[in-house]
Amino acid sequence: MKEKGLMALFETKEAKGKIAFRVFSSSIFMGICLIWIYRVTNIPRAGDRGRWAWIGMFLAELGFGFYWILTQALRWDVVRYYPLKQTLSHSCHEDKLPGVDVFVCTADPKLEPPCLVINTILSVMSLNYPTEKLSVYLSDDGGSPLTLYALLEASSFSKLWIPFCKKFNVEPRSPDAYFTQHSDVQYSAINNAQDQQYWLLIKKQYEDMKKRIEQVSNKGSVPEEIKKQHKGFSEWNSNVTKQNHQPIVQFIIDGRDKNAVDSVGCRLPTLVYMAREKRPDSPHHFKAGAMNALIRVSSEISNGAIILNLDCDMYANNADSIKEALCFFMDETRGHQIAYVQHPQKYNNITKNDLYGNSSPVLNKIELAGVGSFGTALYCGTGCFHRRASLCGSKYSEEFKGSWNLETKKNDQRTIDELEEASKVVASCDYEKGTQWGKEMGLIYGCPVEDIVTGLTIQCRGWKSVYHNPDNIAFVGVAPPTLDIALVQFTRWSDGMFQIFLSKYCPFIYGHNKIKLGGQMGYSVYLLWAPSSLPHLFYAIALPLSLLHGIPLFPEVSSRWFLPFAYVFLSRNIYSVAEALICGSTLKAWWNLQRMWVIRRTTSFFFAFVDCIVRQLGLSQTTFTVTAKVVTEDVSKRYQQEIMDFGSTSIMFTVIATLAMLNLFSLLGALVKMVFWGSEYMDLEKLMSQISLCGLLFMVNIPVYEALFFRKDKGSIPASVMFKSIVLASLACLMPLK
Ligand SMILES: O=c1ccn([C@@H]2O[C@H](COP(=O)(O)OP(=O)(O)O[C@H]3O[C@H](CO)[C@@H](O)[C@H](O)[C@H]3O)[C@@H](O)[C@H]2O)c(=O)[nH]1
Ligand SMILES: [Mn+2]
Repeated sequence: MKEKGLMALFETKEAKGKIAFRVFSSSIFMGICLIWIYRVTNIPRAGDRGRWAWIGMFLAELGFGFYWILTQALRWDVVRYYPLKQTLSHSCHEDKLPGVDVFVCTADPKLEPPCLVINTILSVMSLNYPTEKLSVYLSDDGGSPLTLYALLEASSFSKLWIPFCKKFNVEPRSPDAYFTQHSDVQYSAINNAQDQQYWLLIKKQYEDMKKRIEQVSNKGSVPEEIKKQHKGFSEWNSNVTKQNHQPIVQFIIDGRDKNAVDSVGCRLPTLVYMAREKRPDSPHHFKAGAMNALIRVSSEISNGAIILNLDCDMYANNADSIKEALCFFMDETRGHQIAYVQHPQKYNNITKNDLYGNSSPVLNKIELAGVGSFGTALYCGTGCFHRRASLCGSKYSEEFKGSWNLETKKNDQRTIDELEEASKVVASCDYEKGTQWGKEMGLIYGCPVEDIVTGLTIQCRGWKSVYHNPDNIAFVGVAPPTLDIALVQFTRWSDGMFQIFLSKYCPFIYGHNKIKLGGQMGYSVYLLWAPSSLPHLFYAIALPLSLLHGIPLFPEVSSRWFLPFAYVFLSRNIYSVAEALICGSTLKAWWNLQRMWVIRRTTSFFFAFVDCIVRQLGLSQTTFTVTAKVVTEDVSKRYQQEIMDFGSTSIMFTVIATLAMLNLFSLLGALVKMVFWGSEYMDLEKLMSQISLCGLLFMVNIPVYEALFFRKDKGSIPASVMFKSIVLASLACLMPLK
C-alpha cells in the first residue's frame, strides 16, 4: 500500500477469523433458506386453523432473513486502523500541524447543567496540542446567561487547570472526572509535599468554582455584580428568550492576545461563546443548525482545517487524541482521502451489568469497525474529527494531497469587536436563506439523525472515513440512566434513520456506484431499525396467542424440519454470547442487552416507524428531544443498583407491560388447558417450540413482572399502566386466531 518514500502514519490490520465467520454465516444462510422452504410448503389450507398466523410467520421470517443478510456486512471484512503517533511526532514539526477547532453543543441548562458543559470545555482546552492552533467554541442553543457565566468561570479556572494537567500529565482532563477518579491526594500518585499542596489547592479551586456555578444555576439568574464584569451579559435584555433572540457571539479568551496566558505564562487557546439567532418563525434545525452556525463563526475567527465535534456531555479522556486523529489525516499516501475520523460513544456511568444495554461492546468493537472497513464509517455526531473542507461540501479530489491550510487567522488584524460583529452576521437566521447550507454545505437539515445522513453524503462525494476505537478511550460521555430516556433516544435515532432510508438519501440509490455495496448494506442495518420492529412485534404477539389457542406454528421436535429452526436459533445465540464475552461483556450484561433489544424493537422502533410514516405523509414535523443528562438521587440510586426504572406513565411502558402480560396469560392458560383437558387439546410435541420461546420471553420479562406485581418503590410500574396492560392483554387473549 505504501508508496515509496512517503511516510505512513497509520497501519491497517485485518481482524482474525474471517474465513471461519464466512463459513459459519453460509451455514446459517442455508438454515434460513430451509426455514423459508418449510414455511412455503406447509401453509395450512384455506379454512384450516392457523392459516393466517402461519402466513404471518412466513412474512416475519422473510423479514428476519433479509435483515440478517444485511447484517452480514458488519462482520464480513472487519479491518482496524492504528495511528502511529510517535512517527507523527518525529516527522512533523509543530509548525506543520493544522489548526483544530473544537465545537461543543449544548441546548438546555436544565437538562445539560452548565457544570457538565464546562467540564467538557476544560477537557478540550487542556489537550496536548499547541494552544495557538487550538480554538474552542461553545454553541448554546439554550441561549442562557447561566451557561455564559459558567464559561467565564471555566476560562479563569483554565489558567490553573491547563498547567496543572501538563505538569502531572493528568488524565482524564475533565476536572470532575479526574477528581472523582482520584478523590484523594493519596491516590493521585503525587508524593512530594509541595506538589501535594498544589494538588489540593487545584482541587479546592475546582470545588469552589463548581459550587459558585451550581448556586447561580439553582438561583436561575446571574447576580448583578457578576454581570458587570463581562459585557456579554448585556445581550440579555428582557425580550430575550430561548426561542427568540438576536445572535450572540462573545470572545471569552482571544488566543491572539499576548496577555491571555495561564498561571505559568503559557498562551491560552481561543474560547468563544455563541448563541446563534433564534426566531419563532425561522426553523433552527436543532443540532445541525447549531453546527452550521459554528462552522461559519469559526471560519471568521480561527478557521482551523480540522474540526472536532463533541456533545456537551462528552469529555476528552485521552490527552493525545488530537494527534492520534491527525495521523489519519496527515498520512502521506491515504490521508488526503479521509474526510473524518469517528470514535465510538463510550460512557462513564455504565453499571457492572449494563442494565440498559448502553455500552454495546460488540457494536463498538466489531460492527462499527465492520461498516468502517468499506471506507464508510458512520458519523455518529460526537467524538468525530472532520476535515473542514469536506464538512463544508467539497467533493473529494486529488488536490487535497498534502495541501493543508496552515494559515491560522490569528494574525487577523481585526479587533475582538469587529470579529464578533462579523460572526453575528453569519450566526443570524437570514444568513442561510437562499444558500446551500443544510443541503449541500455543512450538516444536512430535516433529519433527527443529522450526523448519519451528513456522513453518508460526505462519503457519496468521494471521501473515505475512518472508524477509530483506541484502547485508550478518546472521549467519554453520559449514557441514559433511565429506561424512559434510553427509549426516547432510540426512538429519535430509529425514526431519523428510517427517514433517511425512505428519502433520496437511501444508501442503495444515493450511494449506488459511490460507496461499496457492503457500506450500503451496513448503513441499512441501522436505517431499517424502525421497520424491523414489525416482524418482532408479530412474533411477540403471535407466539403466546397461538400457544394459548393450541395452534402449532413450528415443526414438531422429532421432525427433520425442526433442525434448521433449532440450528439457526441456537447457533446465532451461542455465537452472540461468545462474541459479547470476547468483547469484554459479562454474561448478565449480554442477557440484559437481549432484554433491551426486545424492548427497543417492540417500543422505540415501532413508535419510530409510526412517527416516520406520519411525517412522510406530511402530518407532522421533525423534532429533536434532547436527552436529560442528570436525574434525581432516587432514580440514580436505582440505576446504580441495576433496578429497572418504570416510574412514569409513558405509553412505551404500557406496551412493554401488555406484551409481558400477554405472554404470562398464555403460558398460564396453556398450562391450565394441558392439566385439565390433556393432550387432546394441547399437543405438547407440536407446541414445544412455542412453549420454549414463550418461556424464554417470560425469563426476559422477569424485571417487568417484578415491577408490575412485587415492587413498591417509585420505579415500579404505576397502577394505571398495570390496569391498562391487563385489560389489553385480556382482550388480545379473547381474540379468535385464524
Ligand atoms: O436543538 C438542539 C438539540 C440538541 N443539541 C445538542 O445535540 C447534542 C446531542 O443531543 P442529546 O440529547 O445528547 O442526544 P443523543 O441521543 O445523546 O445524541 C446522539 O444522537 C444525535 C442525533 O440524534 C447526535 O446529534 C448526537 O451527536 C449524538 O451523540 C447535545 O450536545 C445537545 O446539546 C443542540 O445543540 N441543539
Ligand atoms: Mn447525548
